[in-house]
Amino acid sequence: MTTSATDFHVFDTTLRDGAQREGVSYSVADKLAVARLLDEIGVGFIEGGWPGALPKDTEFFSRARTELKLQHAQLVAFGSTRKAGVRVEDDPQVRALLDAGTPVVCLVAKSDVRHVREALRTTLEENLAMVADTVAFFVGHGRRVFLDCEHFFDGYATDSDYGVAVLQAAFGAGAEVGVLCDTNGGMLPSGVSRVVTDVRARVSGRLGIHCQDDTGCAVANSLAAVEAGVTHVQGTANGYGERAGNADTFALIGNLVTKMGLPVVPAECLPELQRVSHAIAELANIAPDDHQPFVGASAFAHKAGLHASAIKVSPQLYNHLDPAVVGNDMRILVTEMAGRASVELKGRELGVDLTGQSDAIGRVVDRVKVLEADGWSFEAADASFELLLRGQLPDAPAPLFELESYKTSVEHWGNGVVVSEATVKVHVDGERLISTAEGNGPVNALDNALRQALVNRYPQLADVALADYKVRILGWRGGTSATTRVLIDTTDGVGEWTTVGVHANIVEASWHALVDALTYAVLRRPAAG
Ligand SMILES: CC(=O)SCCNC(=O)CCNC(=O)[C@H](O)C(C)(C)COP(=O)(O)OP(=O)(O)OC[C@H]1O[C@@H](n2cnc3c(N)ncnc32)[C@H](O)[C@@H]1OP(=O)(O)O
Ligand SMILES: CC(=O)C(=O)O
Repeated sequence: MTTSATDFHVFDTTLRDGAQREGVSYSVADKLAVARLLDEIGVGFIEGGWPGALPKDTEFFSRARTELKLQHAQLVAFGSTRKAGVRVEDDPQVRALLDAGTPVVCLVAKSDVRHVREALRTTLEENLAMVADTVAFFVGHGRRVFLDCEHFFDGYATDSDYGVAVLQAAFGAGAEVGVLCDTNGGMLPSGVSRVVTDVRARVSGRLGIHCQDDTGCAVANSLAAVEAGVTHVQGTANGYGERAGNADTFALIGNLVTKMGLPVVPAECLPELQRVSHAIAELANIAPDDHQPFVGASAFAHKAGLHASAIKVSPQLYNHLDPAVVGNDMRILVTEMAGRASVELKGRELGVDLTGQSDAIGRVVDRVKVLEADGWSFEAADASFELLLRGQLPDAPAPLFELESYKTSVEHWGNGVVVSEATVKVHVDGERLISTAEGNGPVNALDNALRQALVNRYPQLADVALADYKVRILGWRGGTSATTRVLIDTTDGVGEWTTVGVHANIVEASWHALVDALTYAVLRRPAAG
């Protein structure tokens, strides 16, 4: 099959079906931003919503006329076929859809006899007339028309002739695509393949696929449909959608281009997939799924030592794809599952020269295994790992200071005010430094006191601030005895890094993470300025 981006449709419905996901509510400005992002990955069509049904969507299409300059995609407005027993030109929903002024409309129609009879409560003939009238109306107004055949697969099992009749009515009236929808998302790839093949033999006209993800097979079902001959595929960013969601547009594009050899988006758009996926997650206010295929932060992260040892020879041995193709990166995780190769590759990733350091590498592997058994975790704390690694090398960085003592307190005043104070006593180059500071909590007070003590000697610490603080209680061993793991994110305004500390005492765990955070800050910028 020779196909180009122009004769295969990638149709994204993040802004319509994706917005049907529980918990998602875009503002109009968000919708415009999502549309711009989707355009950057080169999809052919962006379904923006249902004008006339949702005031926000009506406003979106109105503002889109002046505010949206799409490079690749055509904007699509969604709506249903006319109401039963109503003239198409008198149906206010149809009028609102026309008024949206988009070049393409996507109509949803019933294609399952049970839905026609029980949900629409009309006759099979009237539903066919609703399809034909509504398609013809929009074609007559110069629109390209796609028809979503709701519940097509379930309906096909009951009465396949009726599904075919709906498609024929649509194509006969000028529809460009008949989209077979697995609305309840209950299909498996073999069933999709069988139905698409059957329909292709009975109907001439471009077929599309729209899969919900209720069996976890939406992407696989969509790809099976493509293999069986559909040339229009619908998906949503990150698989957002009604109930369990839809086929993930990023996985669809990744698979269609890199596995099936179909150049469905312009080549220069492919490396934008990861950035766009994460940017849309931000706009949807949903944490990105680290384990999402192709675009997740962990999609090319390798933890097992055996994997790393093969990757050292060739990254292809344990990657299904060069991550850069979709804008992602390979990462090596050093944990209790690491071997020597993991440490070597991580060193390379961090820019630490480990040539001839076989013994040091062995010591690092052993140390990580022992520490992780005690509750430490380095996979999310690259900065602490780098300090541990460099600490084993001949040119190990000297500690910033020698600790004499620290103490911290929390005071709850009668008026309800809570104040923390910390005092640190440290020695730097033979000088004894004592510093006291307040903070909004004991860790903040310790951070303030320690930086105050060190800043004259290490002026670069003036730019450093704690950005995030996470605590996890590990393995309660009864009573109040538990291990506490603290992760601290720190920034100097240029970069951000994460450090870890573990102890039964939360303040001591925080102190370890804090000292690593400041030590790493100085390592990053050895000289001030
Ligand atoms: C499979 C899908 O996900 S399709 C997309 C579904 N998306 C949405 O429903 C989100 C937006 N929906 C809405 O805002 C509202 O449901 C509206 C504005 C569309 C309709 O609201 P209401 O007029 O209050 O009707 P209600 O939602 O209760 O019922 C839907 C009506 O559309 C009819 N209908 C359903 N599908 C179709 C169709 N394909 N063609 C024509 N009429 C249809 C139903 O029979 C029902 O008609 P009735 O009011 O005469 O009983
Ligand atoms: C149209 C649509 O969203 C569906 O049938 O699932």
